[in-house]
Amino acid sequence: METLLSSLALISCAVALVYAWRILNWVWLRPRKLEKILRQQGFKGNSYKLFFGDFNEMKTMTKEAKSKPMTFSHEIVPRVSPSILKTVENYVVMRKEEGYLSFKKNRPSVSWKRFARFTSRDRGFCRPRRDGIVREVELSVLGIVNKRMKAIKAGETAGDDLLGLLLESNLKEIEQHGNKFGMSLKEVIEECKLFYFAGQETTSTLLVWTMILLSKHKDWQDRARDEVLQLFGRDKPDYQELNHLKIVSMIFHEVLRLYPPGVILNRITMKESTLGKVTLPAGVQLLMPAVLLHHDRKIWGDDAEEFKPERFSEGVSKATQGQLVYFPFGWGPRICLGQSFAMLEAKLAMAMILQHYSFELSPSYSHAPATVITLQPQHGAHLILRKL
Ligand code: HEM
Repeated sequence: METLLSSLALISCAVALVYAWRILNWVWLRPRKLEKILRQQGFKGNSYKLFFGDFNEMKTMTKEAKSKPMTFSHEIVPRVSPSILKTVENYVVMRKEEGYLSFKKNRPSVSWKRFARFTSRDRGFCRPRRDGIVREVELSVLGIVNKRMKAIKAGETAGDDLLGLLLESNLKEIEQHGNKFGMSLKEVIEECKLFYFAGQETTSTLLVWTMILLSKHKDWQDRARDEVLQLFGRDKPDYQELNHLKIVSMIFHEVLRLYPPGVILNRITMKESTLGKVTLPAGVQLLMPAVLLHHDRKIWGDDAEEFKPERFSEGVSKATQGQLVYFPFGWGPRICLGQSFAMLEAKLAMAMILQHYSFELSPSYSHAPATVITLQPQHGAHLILRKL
């Protein structure tokens, strides 16, 4: 009996030690190891702090930035990404001086091709999970998918919307090639979530900022309306013709530059990876702050903070001089799947609004761009629409 008890005690101690080691490794040893590897390569920044890192400081800065609206200007970075801006100002300059990140003609030394590969999840990167709301959303989508599957199995049509097409093609794939092929229920749910969030929020955000900016820049609103009326008159815009809306396209590009719906793209290295001269161990979170590059005077010139759609008059690559400095739709293999659709949808909506309404900012509008997943006007977009 005594031997049994001491064996049990020994096993319990061993298990407790293993867990203690794991926790120690998770909260302290591993982060410190990552920090050491990054510092050895010239990275600077705050030292690792237990549990929260810089989170509390970031939270305070964001809260402070969001506490009051700003005067109307497009210099939104200090309000939208105060902590990232501070980090870049404090540390990137230093690294540049040390020649670590060499800039040639304002062009980051990392090439397009490398950036594209780097933004690919296929090469071992994935987006950080936001667990909080996942469960609730999944259950809600599961309900919709199950209902539709039931209908399909009962012989009803799948429906001609995206979910119907997805389920129908998936069932065909499984019928033809067996269960190993096709998507699992979990994958179907993930696709639905992705399309909803990726497609809905982003395009509506683009439209909202476009209306705010065209309210402020009435000359561009008039030019856009002239173009729309010339092309379609008062008729319903023709889908094929939407691509001829040049002024509207330029306006959208400029709105997406100044107010990109996704201000920062995230990745986590799942395995050791190289980017330029930098070797990143697994477990490093990378932020690609589109909003900072989009507002950078070194890239766009002294008028970077001005609304000037004419900079896109000869297309995006001319405006960026071939540099990878403008990515409202991401870049590389994971570039937005709905990019063309989004532009078409936004053009259709904008054309119809311009045909029938003129709009201006209400005196109650306060300019307060802030991120709530996407970049939103924090206190709403108070607009006055007048029927034409
Ligand atoms: C103005 C509108 C839009 C903007 C600014 C936008 C922006 C983006 C960005 C920045 C990414 C890449 C995210 C990353 O790399 O982490 C992305 C991915 C994606 N977007 Fe969009 N998006 C828009 C509209 C849409 C629409 C309308 C759809 C669908 C109908 C859509 C579907 C997707 C999908 C499926 C992905 C993931 C692609 C992949 O991971 O392979 N997006 N979008």
